[in-house]
Amino acid sequence: MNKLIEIKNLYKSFGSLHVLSGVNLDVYENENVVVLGRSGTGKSVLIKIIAGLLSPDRGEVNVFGQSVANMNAKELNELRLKIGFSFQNSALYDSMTVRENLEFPLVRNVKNMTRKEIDNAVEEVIEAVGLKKTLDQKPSELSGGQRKRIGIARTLIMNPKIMLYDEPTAGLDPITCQEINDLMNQVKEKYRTSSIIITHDLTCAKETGDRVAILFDGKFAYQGTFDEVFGNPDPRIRSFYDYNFIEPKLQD
Ligand SMILES: Nc1ncnc2c1ncn2[C@@H]1O[C@H](COP(=O)(O)OP(=O)(O)OP(=O)(O)O)[C@@H](O)[C@H]1O
Repeated sequence: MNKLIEIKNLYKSFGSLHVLSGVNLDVYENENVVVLGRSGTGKSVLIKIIAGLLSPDRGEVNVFGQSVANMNAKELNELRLKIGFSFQNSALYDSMTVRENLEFPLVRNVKNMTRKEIDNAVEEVIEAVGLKKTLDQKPSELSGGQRKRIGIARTLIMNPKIMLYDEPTAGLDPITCQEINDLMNQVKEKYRTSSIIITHDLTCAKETGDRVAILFDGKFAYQGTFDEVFGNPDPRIRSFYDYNFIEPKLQD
């Protein structure tokens, strides 16, 4: 299988703060890799390095078979157009309608598209996220879950081959979380994307991750399927799991 992302022995510090200390990770074609780790362990730093938004101190990062460190500004721009970011806050423009938000990446990055082609592209992605009725609304009129879906639709309009989701289910109720998990799985099937999904939500990890990787002390201590990783007796894994799956206490 084709490797879309290959990370070898990656190091990143900020002053005396050692964040990533020997990270290795491969992401293959059409798979979802979930990255878990406590707050501040460097998950967001990792995806920023993959997109060339931050430079590593040491190590190799190859995306689509090309070293990010060796890319010039034009190549980095082209790389970023092939990567869809779904940020925690959805990053929609409040002054624009949903339709205008969706059109924005096309109008800005793709020359010579006709009105009809833009409308068709909007139609396709809004249908993919199931929110056709919201096209003329402003983001402020939508729920958190709807905004998240529109944010994902906006990245899909550029037909990305890689999706980077930063805490896609944070702050959403359990049913909406489930809808977002389903959407991420549908995106993988329909758009044949490879994704890194950063989350603290173990239900999300279990439902969306073909593989799960946990950051401890600046590197991935474990990688594998959800059951493989959480079947490990390492007490750090146990406490991670127990924190997320609190057993209901029965009344006496
Ligand atoms: N540009 C920067 N300059 C200095 N320090 C930074 C910078 N970016 C991140 N850091 C630090 O690196 C560490 C890792 O940050 P990061 O945002 O990757 O954590 P995270 O694992 O994504 O956390 P969370 O789960 O809370 O989102 C933090 O201590 C953060 O303060």
